[in-house]
Amino acid sequence: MDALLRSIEEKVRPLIGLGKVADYIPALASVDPNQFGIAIYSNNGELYHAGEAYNDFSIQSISKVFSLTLAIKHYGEDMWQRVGREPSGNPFNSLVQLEYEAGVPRNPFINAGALVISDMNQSRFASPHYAMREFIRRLADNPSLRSDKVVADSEYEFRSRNASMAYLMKAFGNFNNDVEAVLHSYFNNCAMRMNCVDLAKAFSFLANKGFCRHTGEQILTPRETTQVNGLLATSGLYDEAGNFAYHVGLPGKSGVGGGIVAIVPNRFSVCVWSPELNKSGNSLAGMTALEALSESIGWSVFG
Ligand SMILES: NC(=O)CC[C@H](N)C(=O)O
Repeated sequence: MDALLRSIEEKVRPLIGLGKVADYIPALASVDPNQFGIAIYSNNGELYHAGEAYNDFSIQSISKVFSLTLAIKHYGEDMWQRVGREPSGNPFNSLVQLEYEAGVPRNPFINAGALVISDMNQSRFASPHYAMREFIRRLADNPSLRSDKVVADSEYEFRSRNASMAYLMKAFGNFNNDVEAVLHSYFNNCAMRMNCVDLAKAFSFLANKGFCRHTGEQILTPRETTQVNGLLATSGLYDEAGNFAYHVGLPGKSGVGGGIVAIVPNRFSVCVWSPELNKSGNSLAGMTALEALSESIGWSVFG
């Protein structure tokens, strides 16, 4: 496995230079683009990695999976009154469907959907970001994880688009808390810094029928776990979910920090990271790395 990961690293490093680091969040634009990491964490607790797998990066939209998990644990089926389960076919920060569809976002992974989920978590926790941070630290087995204040502040300063979505949903009656407070929680969650190893471990419960082996906790039921994986397979990569299904064939979640996590159900979780993005806001080298991985071992949830 180590040799395979090294060969994938060699294959994708030459792609660095062909994408573009996210710059709509100014604090992210200063990241060194010349980095690639990959880590695999198996259901037996084996860890494999290559490249800069221990370099921390901004997890961004990958945090939406942690928020969704916390919301499912508390709200169960009721939450689906407020957010859909269909792919959007639009960029992650698009506003167009929201008005046509009466303020109910298509799915929990586009920004509008994640903001509704953050609103749910805001109603439930006195300190929503700290509850989330605690949850992520446990899942990753790393008590030192924290949010990058510079990134969170930069996101808040340039919040117009996310704020527009949240206020539009409030106008439709699908937002209960103070918009600015929810935006702070949401940006702090997105600004969590983690590395490939942390993320592969933190997502391992989704490969293991909801069970997290290092905490000994059942995070989600087996049924809820397959449901989350289903949503990740259909919407985790936004308007590139179809392309990801075609090339990689696994449930996955990307973030504009350049990380992508993918799940091989009943076997392992994998995280790749390289900061330069393609047009859909997904890591360019990361996509190719996951394709090479699934191809060389012949893994896909589609048979
Ligand atoms: N796709 C992403 O990673 C986007 C997350 C980012 N924090 C935003 O709200 O725009």
